[in-house]
Amino acid sequence: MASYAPIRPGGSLILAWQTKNRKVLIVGGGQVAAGRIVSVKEADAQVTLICPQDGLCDEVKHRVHVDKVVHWVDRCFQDSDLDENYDMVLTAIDDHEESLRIGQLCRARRIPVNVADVPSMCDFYFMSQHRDGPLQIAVSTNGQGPKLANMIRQKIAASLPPGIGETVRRMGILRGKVRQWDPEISNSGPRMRWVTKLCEDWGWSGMARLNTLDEKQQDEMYGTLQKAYHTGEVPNVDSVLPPHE
Ligand SMILES: C[C@@]1(CC(=O)O)c2cc3[nH]c(cc4nc(cc5[nH]c(cc(n2)[C@H]1CCC(=O)O)[C@@](C)(CC(=O)O)[C@@H]5CCC(=O)O)C(CC(=O)O)=C4CCC(=O)O)c(CCC(=O)O)c3CC(=O)O
Ligand SMILES: NC(=O)C1=CN([C@@H]2O[C@H](COP(=O)(O)OP(=O)(O)OC[C@H]3O[C@@H](n4cnc5c(N)ncnc54)[C@H](O)[C@@H]3O)[C@@H](O)[C@H]2O)C=CC1
Repeated sequence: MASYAPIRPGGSLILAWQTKNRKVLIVGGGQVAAGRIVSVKEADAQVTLICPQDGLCDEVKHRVHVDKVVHWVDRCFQDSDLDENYDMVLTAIDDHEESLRIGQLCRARRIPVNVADVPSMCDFYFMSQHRDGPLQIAVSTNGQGPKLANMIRQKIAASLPPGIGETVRRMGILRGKVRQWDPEISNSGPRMRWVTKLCEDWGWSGMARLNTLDEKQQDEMYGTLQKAYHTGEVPNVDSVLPPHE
């Protein structure tokens, strides 16, 4: 009998939620709300922020008046606010009873909600995140130690080679080329095997050398790789990429 990894219940389902142009409501205007604005705007959501003027911290004022990335409503939360068909609600207020109440209203309407001060009311938690271009690395302690999550994330980020985000971006372009060279939907198997082999043969340091290519060198490389792709081979990294300086 084959043996398979055991299932370990009690974790979170970690996903990369695509929120582009989704409607997100943030209630509150303090430092936690400021962090939420950055998180959801980096994921291209449409944000409405409800908070009375005197509650806005400096960073939130900047996001509202200088960056102009949120639609701000100058008052406290009202139940009818939830009639606007939000895809997600985030509360970050200093009124615990009201937090709980808003959380319950969202639950009743099946709107995914994060209540910053009530973990048991959260449908999802925020994670400590490192971002470098298309690369995102996030750490969760499942509510056990948010500050520790922050420290673990910083340690992981410090261990990454410089330019790794750019390498990820360049690999994305290369994968797009492979799909152009072999567009057949049913050829996913050969495409995946070849890209996997390239990643394994070249390794981190080989792929990192993609960062150094200008447009002309890149086109030359694609030409060589395209020919090789059709034979199923992956050329040695030294034959297609200039050496590391
Ligand atoms: C459950 C969760 C729900 C959620 O908010 O999604 C939650 C809940 C609570 N956090 C509290 C406190 C602090 N939170 C931070 C910081 C962060 N908190 C984040 C996430 C989460 N916080 C979710 C769990 C994530 C996980 O466990 O992995 C991070 C990772 C992401 C983010 O918020 O963006 C971000 C770091 C981001 C970064 O640095 O990158 C700090 C440190 C600081 O501010 O510097 C402190 C003080 C020190 C400490 O307590 O550790 C309290 C008040 C407790 C009290 O009253 O005593 C509650 C409520 C409670 O626990 O009851
Ligand atoms: N999840 C997390 O990572 C963390 C959560 N917290 C918790 O998150 C909450 C917010 O923290 P901070 O931003 O530091 O608080 P804060 O006190 O700086 O800001 C609270 C904001 O809520 C607004 N507010 C209060 N009642 C409102 C209502 N009914 N409608 C709209 N706005 C309302 C206030 O005007 C103010 O802008 C606190 O309960 C805190 O305990 C605190 C630190 C980290």
